[in-house]
Amino acid sequence: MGIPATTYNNLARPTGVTKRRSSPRRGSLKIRRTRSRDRFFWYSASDGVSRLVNSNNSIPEQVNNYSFAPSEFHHEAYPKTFPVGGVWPPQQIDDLVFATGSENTDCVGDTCYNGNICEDLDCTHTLAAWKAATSDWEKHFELRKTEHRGIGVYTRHAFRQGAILGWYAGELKTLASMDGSKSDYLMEIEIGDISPHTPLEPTPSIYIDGEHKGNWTRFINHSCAADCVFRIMRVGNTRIMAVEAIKDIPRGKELSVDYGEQYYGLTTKKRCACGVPECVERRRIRLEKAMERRKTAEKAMERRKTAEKAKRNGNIKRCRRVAPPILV
Ligand SMILES: C[S@@+](CC[C@H](N)C(=O)[O-])C[C@H]1O[C@@H](n2cnc3c(N)ncnc32)[C@H](O)[C@@H]1O
Repeated sequence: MGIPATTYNNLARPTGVTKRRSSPRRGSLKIRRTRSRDRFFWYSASDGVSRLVNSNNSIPEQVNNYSFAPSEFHHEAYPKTFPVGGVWPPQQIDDLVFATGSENTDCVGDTCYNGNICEDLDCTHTLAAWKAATSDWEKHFELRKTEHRGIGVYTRHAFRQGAILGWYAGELKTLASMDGSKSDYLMEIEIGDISPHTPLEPTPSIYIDGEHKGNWTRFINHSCAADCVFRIMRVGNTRIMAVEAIKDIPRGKELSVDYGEQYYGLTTKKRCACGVPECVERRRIRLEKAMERRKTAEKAMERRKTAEKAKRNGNIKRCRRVAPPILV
């Protein structure tokens, strides 16, 4: 469950667009703000304009922050990769996502939408400044309804490869605190020392749940030819999951990341609708066709063998059944 570091692997079933509780009032232009922010979909109002709303006919709130409930961590053991003497259970955000062991992790700096990355471990960049810098996201990106993939994010201008476009915001949760519930908007991020661990010693991680309190990045869809990645970075001392452009991205293009083979793969039940030439679904179709051809060839071979055998057996039988020759 959740999105492991750098990919969207293991995301749960969609809840956002498909499972809405009730329909919005049709023909009304009054889109009220309510406290509920879940379950997003598009609403065509009487003026013909589609607006992003949720089941309460309200505009989903964009929360560009980490939300934190200390009580959710009380039952959790002290993470093995935290340095001795850390604050546990965490009382504030930085007790949990303090960039411990991030000697090699780049800082996004105070600015956004460019490729200026800070490598100074003792820098004074702050999450507050970063949040302020990313709050104008609507100048840079637009949420639009896609044909088969729910809501997507489109660029309002071009970006260069290497630009940091934003960060995955949401509620910080542990696996235990989620109590088995799944959401499509879960992102897993490692905490503590993220240097390589043995498979027997998995790196502790927490989940950023963007479903109810998230920002625009929760709407980035998957593509098998993605132009962005989720990358663990830091803002000063705070660890974040940044969105980085891995290609030059033109204006008007939909942003995408690769959710990973465990989400859209040859063995998964979910079907990708990204439609690019290298899409896993095309590979699946090619493989299925090849398997079909192989099966057909095997069946034909089997039929030939059976026919040959029958012919041989039939010949013998016929010989047996033949009446004795009539001698004249
Ligand atoms: C994190 S959400 C992305 C935002 C989502 N489109 C929405 O409207 O809320 C992930 C969900 O989006 C949809 N999705 C994303 N990429 C897709 C793709 N390539 N093909 C089909 N569905 C996709 C799936 O329903 C997936 O479970």
